[in-house]
Amino acid sequence: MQALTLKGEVAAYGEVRVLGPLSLTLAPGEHVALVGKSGAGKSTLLALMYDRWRDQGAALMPQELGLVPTLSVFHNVYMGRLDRHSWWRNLLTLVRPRHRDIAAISALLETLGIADKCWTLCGELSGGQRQRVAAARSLYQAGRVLLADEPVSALDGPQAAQVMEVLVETYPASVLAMHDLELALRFSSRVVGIQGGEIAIDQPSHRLVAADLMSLY
Ligand SMILES: Nc1ncnc2c1ncn2[C@@H]1O[C@H](COP(=O)(O)OP(=O)(O)OP(=O)(O)O)[C@@H](O)[C@H]1O
Repeated sequence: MQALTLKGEVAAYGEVRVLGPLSLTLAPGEHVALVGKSGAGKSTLLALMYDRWRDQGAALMPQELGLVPTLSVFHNVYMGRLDRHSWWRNLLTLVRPRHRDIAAISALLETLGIADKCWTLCGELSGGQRQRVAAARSLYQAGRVLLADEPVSALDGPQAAQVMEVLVETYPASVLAMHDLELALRFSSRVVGIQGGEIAIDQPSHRLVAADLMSLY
């Protein structure tokens, strides 16, 4: 993977600028934790990254997850690769999924601890289960860099750590917006702290402890 860059980028809602100007380079193999208080601009920055990097293999796991409640877990995860198949194959999968796809998706669900939910409708899942389905869809998409907005916020401690581990081990690079600072430091190689729409901290994770990030809040 080549480095991905943002240069002098700004983002505004109407007339109000909420981000930037901001420059940032994501090197191959880097796993960035994006931290900062609510409203600092993390989601806006992730959306900007996705807009600029989607053609270079970026996958987005948004805060609101974007699952279809009336479709099964299997079909929601399958959607991670919709654009790689022909329309007729996608249509056929809706009615009669292929064994190979079922096996691949079941294996992913297994690593995330929800294998038993493969054929449950997403609308019938708990918040934490839905979040793991969205994680499975991002993993199935298998992009070059994962951009995720609070990917484990609905999970308890051990589950959150398990999902974080799978995400950063599977994706070659990532930028994950996180509120849990201990988890952020544990599963990242670099921390970018956002304050008032600007980068206030940019450090390797091993040089930081959670207390160093409190100035952002
Ligand atoms: N659709 C919108 N219209 C207008 N302003 C918005 C919109 N979305 C976000 N903002 C503003 O942009 C700023 C940055 O919001 P953003 O959602 O990026 O913050 P965040 O750091 O992701 O917050 P959180 O941790 O609560 O998700 C905030 O001041 C917010 O009020």
